[in-house]
Amino acid sequence: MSATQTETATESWVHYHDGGKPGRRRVLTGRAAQETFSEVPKIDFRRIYSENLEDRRELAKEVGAACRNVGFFYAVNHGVDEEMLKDTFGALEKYFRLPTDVKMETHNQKTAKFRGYEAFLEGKLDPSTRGDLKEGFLMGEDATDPEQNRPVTPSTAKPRNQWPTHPAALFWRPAIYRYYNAMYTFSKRMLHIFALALDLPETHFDSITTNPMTNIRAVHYPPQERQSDVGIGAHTDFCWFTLVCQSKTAYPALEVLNGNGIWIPVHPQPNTFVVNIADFLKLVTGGTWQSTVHRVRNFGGEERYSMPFFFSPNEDAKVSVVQHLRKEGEMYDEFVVGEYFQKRLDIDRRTHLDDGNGVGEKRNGGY
Ligand SMILES: O=C(O)CCC(=O)C(=O)O
Ligand SMILES: [Fe+2]
Repeated sequence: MSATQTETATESWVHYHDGGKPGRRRVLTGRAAQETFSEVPKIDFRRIYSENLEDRRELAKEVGAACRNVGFFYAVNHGVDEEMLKDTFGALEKYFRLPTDVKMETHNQKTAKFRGYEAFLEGKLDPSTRGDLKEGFLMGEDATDPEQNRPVTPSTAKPRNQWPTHPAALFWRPAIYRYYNAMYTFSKRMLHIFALALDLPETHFDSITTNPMTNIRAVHYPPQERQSDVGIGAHTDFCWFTLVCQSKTAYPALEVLNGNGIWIPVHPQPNTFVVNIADFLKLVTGGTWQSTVHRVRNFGGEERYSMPFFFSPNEDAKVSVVQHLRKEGEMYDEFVVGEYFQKRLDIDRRTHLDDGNGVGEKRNGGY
C-alpha cells in the first residue's frame, strides 16, 4: 500500500491535497469504474507559431479537450531551444552537487515567499510520510532583479528572490534566467491558445498578464529506496498553469490521478513539456477544466531533475469565472490574484511553522 492510499474491508481511497485542503478519491474498479483517461494526450505545438489563426484554433481545440478531460497534456514541438534546455539540466546537476552550506546560504525559510533553497524532507505534502524526498530551488517574479525588466512600484520594491553569492555557485543565476526567459515567452503564447480554447479572443488575458506572477522550481529527486517515501506528495498546483521539463529516467516518476483513483504514469519524452492546468484556472473556468492531482515517486535507481514553471496573472489583477461559463442564478466571487496566491502560500507557511514533528497538514508544496 502506498503512503497515500488507505483501505477498509471494502473500499480503497487515494489521499491528496487539493485547494490547500486534504482531499480523497475512492478507487473504482470493475463495474464501479467510470469513464476517465488512461493516458496523457500528446499535442503537436508546431501550430502555436503559425501565422494562420485557423491553425492556432485547431491546436486550441485539442488543448481544450485535454484541459476538460485530463488537465494534463504533453506539448511536443514546442520550439523552445533544445540546447538551452539541455544546458539548464546540466546546471541543475551542478547546482545540487554543491556543498550543503553553499546551498543553505539562500535557505527558503529566510523569505516570506519561500524563495531560494529547499532542503531534503522540508516539503511535506503527504502527512503520512517523513517529508518530500527532494531538494529544490524556487525563484519567481521580482522587480528588483534587473533580468526581469519589471516596473518597480511601492508594492514590488522589496527583493523576493535569493541568489547564491559563493563563487562556485555564480553560474546558477544566469542559467536559471535563460530558462526563465524562454518559458516566460512560451507561456504568453500558451495563454493565447488557452483563450482560444475557451472561445475567447486570443488576447483576452493579455491585459491581466502584463507582469505575471511566475515561479521556477528546480528540483532534484534522488533515487527512492523506501516504498513509504515520496518525491513530492499528491497535490494539485495552485497557479494558472504549469509547464514541466523533466529529465530522462526509465522509470516514470511523475504520475497523475484519473477519475477512478488510478495513477497514470507520465513517461519522460525527449524535448517535450508536460503541461497541467492548476487550481486557479479551474476556478476561472467554473470547474470546466480540471486541476489534476499528481505526485512524484522516483523509483528506478536514477537521479531525477525537473524544472516546473508556474504561471499566474498579474498580482493586482482581479479575476472571476469567465462570463459564458457561469451558471444562471449562481453568485461568483472576484479574486485578487496576489491575495489568492498568498493565501495558499500562507497555508503552507503556517503549517510548516506550527509543525515541529512532521505532522502538519501541508508544508511548502505544489503551486
Ligand atoms: O517534478 C515534477 O515532475 C513535478 C513537480 C510538481 O508537481 C510541483 O513542483 O508542483
Ligand atoms: Fe505540482
